[in-house]
Amino acid sequence: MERSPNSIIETVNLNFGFSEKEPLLKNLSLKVEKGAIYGFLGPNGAGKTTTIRLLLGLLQEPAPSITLFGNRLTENRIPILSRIGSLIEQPSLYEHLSGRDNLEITRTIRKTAPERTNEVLALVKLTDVAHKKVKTYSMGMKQRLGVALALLSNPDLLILDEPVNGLDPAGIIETRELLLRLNKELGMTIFLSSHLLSEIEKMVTHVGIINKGTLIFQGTLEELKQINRNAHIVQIKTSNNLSAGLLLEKKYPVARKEQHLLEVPFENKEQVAAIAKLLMAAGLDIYLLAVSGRDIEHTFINFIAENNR
Ligand SMILES: Nc1ncnc2c1ncn2[C@@H]1O[C@H](COP(=O)(O)OP(=O)(O)OP(=O)(O)O)[C@@H](O)[C@H]1O
Repeated sequence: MERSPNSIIETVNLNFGFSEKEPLLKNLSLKVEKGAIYGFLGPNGAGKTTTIRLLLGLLQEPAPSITLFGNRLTENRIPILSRIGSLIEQPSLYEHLSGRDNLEITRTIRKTAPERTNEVLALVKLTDVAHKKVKTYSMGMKQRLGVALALLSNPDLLILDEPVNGLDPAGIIETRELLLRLNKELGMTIFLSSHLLSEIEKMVTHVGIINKGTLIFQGTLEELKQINRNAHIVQIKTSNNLSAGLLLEKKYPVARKEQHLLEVPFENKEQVAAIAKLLMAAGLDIYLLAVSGRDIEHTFINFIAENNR
């Protein structure tokens, strides 16, 4: 398969199982382009953490299927991993030490330049509270410190496992703003997992949905939203559904045309009003005009449900 020069993460038919009998990841082909904020979504147990552990070389891929920065992980482990910052679930922090001391410990172990501590503190906006003990930090501040630890090595790619899971709403917003800033200002590519689309919808550019180890959707957030738009339907009953159907299909993609019920997808409330006006102008009595819509979280849940069928 030809590899895109811009792809930062690429897996081609990645398979993995903890036992030979039970495959967990099945032909997983992920593609994350440079500059993307890629949301890796799926219900609990879908295989997100396992995928992330494979990407980070913490689990061994059975056959070489992972390419990072255009190079195979199996053959270029050290140079590749030195370009990645990661955070798996909650950061492990020394609560009785200050934010700065936490960073200093990791910085010393990783042998990065001394000025890096101040730089990452500024990046995550913790400079003013760097001297305070971590146990006094809010959830959002702890998570930002966790991201700061991942940033010490000045990575090109951030891989974060459930970075907003368990955070309060303020913590979610703080983390979101930080990740958006790192992406926009430093051009960092970000791959993050979540089991809730609503928590990451406002920050991701791309989405991959995994269910039972299989990728069931991959595309831009806009593409996912388009599927969602098509999920809005207005149900119609009139005094003459036959003529109503003929009239509507001149302007709309009528999804269902039956004697007793018509269904028309719509994108906004103005279209619903226009449909009602059109029918009334044709002298038809409207007995039912019912709108059924799904929010984007439901589209995601629906994907999973359809895949489970
Ligand atoms: N070391 C292991 N040995 C055996 N099975 C494991 C191991 N780690 C995870 N699993 C199993 O693999 C499946 C997928 O787990 P994984 O953690 O990748 O899912 P996930 O999508 O990240 O979900 P969650 O959000 O619940 O962590 C689960 O059924 C889990 O119990």
